Amino acid sequence: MTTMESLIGLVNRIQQACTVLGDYGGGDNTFSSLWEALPSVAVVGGQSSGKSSVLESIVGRDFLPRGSGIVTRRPLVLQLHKTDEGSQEYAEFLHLPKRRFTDFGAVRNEIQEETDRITGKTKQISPVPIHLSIYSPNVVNLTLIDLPGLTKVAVEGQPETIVEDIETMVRSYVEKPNCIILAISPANQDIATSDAIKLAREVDPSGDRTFGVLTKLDLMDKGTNALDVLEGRSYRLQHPWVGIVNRSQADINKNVDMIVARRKEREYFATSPDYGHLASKMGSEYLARLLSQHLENVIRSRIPSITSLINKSIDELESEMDHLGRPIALDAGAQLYTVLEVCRAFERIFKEHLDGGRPGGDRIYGVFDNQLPAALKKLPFDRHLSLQNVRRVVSEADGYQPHLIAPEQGYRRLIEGALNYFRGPAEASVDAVHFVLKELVRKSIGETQELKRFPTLQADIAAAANEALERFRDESKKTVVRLVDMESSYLTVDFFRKLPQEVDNKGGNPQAPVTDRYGEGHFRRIGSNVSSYVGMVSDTLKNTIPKAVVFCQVKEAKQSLLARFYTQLGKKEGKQLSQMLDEDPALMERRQQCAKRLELYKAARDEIDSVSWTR
Ligand SMILES: Nc1nc2c(ncn2[C@@H]2O[C@H](COP(=O)(O)OP(=O)(O)OP(=O)(O)O)[C@@H](O)[C@H]2O)c(=O)[nH]1
Repeated sequence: MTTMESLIGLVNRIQQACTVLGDYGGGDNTFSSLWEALPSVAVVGGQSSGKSSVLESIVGRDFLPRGSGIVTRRPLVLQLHKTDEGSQEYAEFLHLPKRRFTDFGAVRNEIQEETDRITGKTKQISPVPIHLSIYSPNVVNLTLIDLPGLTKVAVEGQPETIVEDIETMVRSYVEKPNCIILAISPANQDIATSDAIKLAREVDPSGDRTFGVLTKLDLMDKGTNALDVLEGRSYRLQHPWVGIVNRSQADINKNVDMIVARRKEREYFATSPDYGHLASKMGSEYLARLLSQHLENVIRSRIPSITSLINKSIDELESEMDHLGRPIALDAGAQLYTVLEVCRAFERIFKEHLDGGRPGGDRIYGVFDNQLPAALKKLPFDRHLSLQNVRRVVSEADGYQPHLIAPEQGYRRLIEGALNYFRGPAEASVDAVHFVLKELVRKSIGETQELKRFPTLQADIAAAANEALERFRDESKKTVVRLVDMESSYLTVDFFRKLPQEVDNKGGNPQAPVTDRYGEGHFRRIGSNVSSYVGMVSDTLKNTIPKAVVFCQVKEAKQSLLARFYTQLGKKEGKQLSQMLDEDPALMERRQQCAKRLELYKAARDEIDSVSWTR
């Protein structure tokens, strides 16, 4: 069977884990809060309403700081654990796990000091809770959260905004649907003006989760009583009101023992002419039992929804962690492995762009199929082989003595001059393909999911790939220029062997006067012969330039884009590798938060599982 202790203790343990991992009410969180899903009892009351007295009475000990001004400046999560009769009472703080406090005066000091540790001496308030566990035979199992008292004016050096700040913080607790509100109001004040009831009415209008507590019944004017409130006529709540008589200031000054005070309170109700009929349902001990029972019931009813929240959150966090990438190991071997994995992922994507599957590779074919032929077509051969130019080149080549039979030198010069023009389109093809490849590198880097988290490695890979592409471009340029140079270094003899016959076939007359040899027709013929030779070379280069470009650039990029990078990588030390895997700090932070959260939810799931086993 699930015991009361195991259920309330379960929530205690989960709450502690929440605080350790930074999930607490009022905290600024981007995650769904587990804390908020846990049922808790928050104690709310105006200044001097008797809040501290009620808590101390429930515990049966003096342990809360007292003083003027706002003393409670951080939420105090007070976890009460009932121990066996006769065992020693002690207290423990979550922030001092190894220290057992048996002196409750020291507990009071520690609360004060721990409050100042976060808020400084500025008297500011902070939402970070202090967790205090009290183990005692005189308590019931119960967890209460003591919040700063609602106040109307700031006093002695407290910031002006404190009134509003306190209300905001208290509200952030009590507005959560899983919060049980313990609203403390003094009986010697009109209930309609009670700060606690005002706030409770706002956040819980149906009064479903509000427990009304009326203190200072003994201080009411003679002849008046609080029966209208206690019997629910003044302000109706779903749960019955509980009347309390705490120690008076005089009792406190006299150090009246809490256990004695409890007894006095019992006697007060038992002998009261006004409240005698309600005696069994009044007093701080009854209040503690009532709350404990209620809290346990609420927790029991919420366990299934808490479990499903936990499971859902674990799933979400795990998928987010997958998306963010798992943390990188610290040893050099694992880091090298990670770098290589990421590089391979990049290379895979880059190859897909070239081979098909991803767009972009087709633009290389576009260079060969459109740009290169168009550029070849545009070369200014018309101008180069104009009658005027042919005449000039041939004459200049002949020197002082014109050629006798065929202008060999003239032909050579004209052809060489024409072939030189091919360098331009050849180099332009190399550049065009280079830019396509560069663009594909850029795209592939963007598309490599694994790289997203490593901006440094991203830059390193981009630099290495671009450096490699530059090398391939240089090599490719040398090769295509060489192709062009090869064409000029040895002309196709066959072509010229056929020429005289062609001239004859076209009706050349051997008997024609010699002067005709140097006439217009002669030079036009030379121009047209050179033009058809150049056309033949152009056709050849149209085929061989793409082959050279693919061989030197595309194939190399596919095979060894990162080859040099890999060689350098092998020489790197652990420190350099971890610099490469230097992640975006925002991402690291998010992963850390997710990991912490995941740890919390898993711990909570284990806690719940362990309770279910005892059922
Ligand atoms: N006679 C009598 N005095 C009470 C009762 N409850 C509280 N007091 C006195 O009222 C004063 C304020 O009580 P606290 O318990 O300190 O009230 P609080 O709401 O915690 O006050 P702050 O922490 O200052 O906001 C103290 O002097 C208490 O002795 C009560 O039921 N009867």
